[in-house]
Amino acid sequence: MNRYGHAFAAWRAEAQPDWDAYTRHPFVEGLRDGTLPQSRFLTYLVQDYLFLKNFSRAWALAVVKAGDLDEMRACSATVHTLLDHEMSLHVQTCARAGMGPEVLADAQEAVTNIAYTRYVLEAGYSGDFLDLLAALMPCVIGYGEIGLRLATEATPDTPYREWIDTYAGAEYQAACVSAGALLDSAIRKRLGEAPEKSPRWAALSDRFATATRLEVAFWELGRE
Ligand SMILES: Cc1ncc(C[n+]2csc(CCO)c2C)c(N)n1
Repeated sequence: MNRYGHAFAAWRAEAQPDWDAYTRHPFVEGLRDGTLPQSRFLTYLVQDYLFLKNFSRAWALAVVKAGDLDEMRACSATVHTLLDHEMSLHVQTCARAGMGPEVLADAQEAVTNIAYTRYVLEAGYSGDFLDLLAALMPCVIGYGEIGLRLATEATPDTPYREWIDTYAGAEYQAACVSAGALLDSAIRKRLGEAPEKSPRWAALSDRFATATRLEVAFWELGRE
């Protein structure tokens, strides 16, 4: 168990090499020491804006797939945060770099971006609430872990301090803890107290690992 819960800790351990490739990717290290070129960061931000749009849809699908009101509330709060806070942060950062809303509106989705968001949505369409949550978790909690590490390890003058502070901040960390708790509670309700013994465990862990590999590819899309 870590700060983000039991299932997350178990799946993270099962996906360890991919997890490290995601959270310690050269792109992340470039944010940490400030060597990431601004042009690559902006390419990432525009793609991430498109990503979040589809990711909001995936959390909305989680409202549909949820089993009770508490699960519905948790997922619907995430939809709200994404649409009204997270995405506006991207819009503001792009505007400061001279890219207006028309740049975001006209941007073409990179194929790795399509692969990732459609994989997550498909997990929800063809699977149940747990399939969808397993595909959603690497994204949410991975950034929390990256933010916490970079908050202490980043060079003091990195130009990416605002990005780091967003994900290291108390508000985002609380969202990650809630997401981990939602996952553990959803698993307990459906698979019981020894979920690792469930015949579904391996497939769920595999979904988590696949989404983690898609995060690795996402860092690389500035190089496509
Ligand atoms: C590729 C990519 N992966 C993860 C995140 C982080 N993230 C995705 S959704 C969300 C809010 C809660 O679900 C956060 C912080 C991102 N922005 N882009």
